[in-house]
Amino acid sequence: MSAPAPIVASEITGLVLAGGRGSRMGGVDKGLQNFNGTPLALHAVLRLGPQVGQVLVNANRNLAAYESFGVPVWPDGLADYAGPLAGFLTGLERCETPYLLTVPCDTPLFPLDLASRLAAALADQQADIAMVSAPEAAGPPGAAASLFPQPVFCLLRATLLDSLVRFTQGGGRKIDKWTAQHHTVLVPFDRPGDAADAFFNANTLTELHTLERQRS
Ligand SMILES: Nc1nc2c(ncn2[C@@H]2O[C@H](COP(=O)(O)OP(=O)(O)OP(=O)(O)O)[C@@H](O)[C@H]2O)c(=O)[nH]1
Ligand SMILES: [Mg+2]
Repeated sequence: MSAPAPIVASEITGLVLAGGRGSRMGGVDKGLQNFNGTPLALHAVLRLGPQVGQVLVNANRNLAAYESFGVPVWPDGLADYAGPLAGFLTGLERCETPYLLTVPCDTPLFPLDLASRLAAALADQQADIAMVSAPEAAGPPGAAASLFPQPVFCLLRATLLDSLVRFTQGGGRKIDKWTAQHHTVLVPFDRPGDAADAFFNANTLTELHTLERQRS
């Protein structure tokens, strides 16, 4: 059998998920909160840009503020903050390339080789979905950190749109329940040289300021 064709950056649309309620931040629009002086969602746009062919933002409030980043902005079609899977659906509906890469707006240190490593795994395994698996919090020094799936970091084949329409129309809201219906490969991000805090996310303003102090 011939080797699977590699996936190139221009075939991937990057989607920044910024459509949540931000309730643990007191209901603020999380993607517009500053991290070292730049809005979190803009960090994500700038980090994704070089890795993909084009970037979209998914947001449900303050759309003009997101539009000022210079990329297309799409709100959820599903009502009432149905969760990140509603953002996946919006992204797949708007995606004009064969692959969609989702990232949340609240994880400003995600790897610069995120797309290439997920794409290599997806192509190698001929999978439908490649999902990040990474340490969630710093453990004791020297200890091997456990890896956990990071379901909002997913590379998806755009042909999954029909499946996600059916799943969400049936009331499905959990990312892992949907991805379990498809050939999903978990991609570990714990190589030597991988930053241990690359997937730290900020759910509260305290977490955001702590992350900021670590990396200012
Ligand atoms: N499109 C869309 N994205 C969402 C929705 N809910 C959460 N997200 C996004 O999914 C990612 C992970 O969600 P959370 O960390 O729970 O963020 P959040 O829901 O804004 O915050 P909380 O209200 O505190 O849970 C973030 O990037 C959110 O913007 C939603 O209803 N629609
Ligand atoms: Mg939430």
